[in-house]
Amino acid sequence: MSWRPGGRERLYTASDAVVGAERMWHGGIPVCAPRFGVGNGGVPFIHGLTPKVRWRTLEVTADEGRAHIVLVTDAQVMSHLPWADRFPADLRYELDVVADATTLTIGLTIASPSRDAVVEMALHPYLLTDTARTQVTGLGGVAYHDFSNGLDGVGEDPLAVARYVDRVYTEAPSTTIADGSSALRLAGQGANSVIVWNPGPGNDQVPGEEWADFVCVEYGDVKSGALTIPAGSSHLLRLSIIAG
Ligand SMILES: O=P(O)(O)OC[C@H]1O[C@@H](O)[C@H](O)[C@@H](O)[C@@H]1O
Repeated sequence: MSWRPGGRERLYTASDAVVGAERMWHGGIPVCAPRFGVGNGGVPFIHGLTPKVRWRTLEVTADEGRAHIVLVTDAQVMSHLPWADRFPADLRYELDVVADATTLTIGLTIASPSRDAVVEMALHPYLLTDTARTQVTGLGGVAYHDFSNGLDGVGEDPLAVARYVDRVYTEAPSTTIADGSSALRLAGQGANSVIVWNPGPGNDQVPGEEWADFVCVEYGDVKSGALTIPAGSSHLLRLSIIAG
């Protein structure tokens, strides 16, 4: 997966990634639903069921400087996966992606036609940045739990990310990720959590020193921010990333 505003790639893909439908790899923008696993003992897939299935492409349009893609999937497509039976069998998922010269906007809608559905959802961009020089701003004063060390805290501003960090913040303000040579501005809609993740040195998730090349700042509704989608309705989670 690639997004190159101004000719510069902004999404990390691990050098050992085998990219393909139904495979798990590190990079791009995983779409996590209807469960977000970190800290949930027993959840088989940390990012839920949606990354494990093939989505159907409904629309692809590209005119000068702008691309629009709509993808869909549903609970039936994932019914063979462990944990699928814990969610309504008629959940529907739609992903609406718009990219232009400066902005990438991703909307994830979950619709629950017939039952109240308790879900978690998150959009999980792997953003290229020089972590040694990166400052994430905007999360000051926001309560978090850090799964890297089990501690609760209140966000500092700016936040340094050149280390193992796995925080779930309990609010979702706009954030900026800047490393001196590039800046990305992130804003969520329909989000009440931000997750900040970097595996840090010595991890077994990405090769070698690649942890120093990216940070994930994810927007969603996870943990205490899980949602109940009432029967017959839907929830839209939207993430906008603006390159500066
Ligand atoms: O290894 P995965 O499944 O891509 O997950 C990467 C990371 O994704 C983050 O969203 C989680 O908070 C981390 O706990 C997790 O390690």
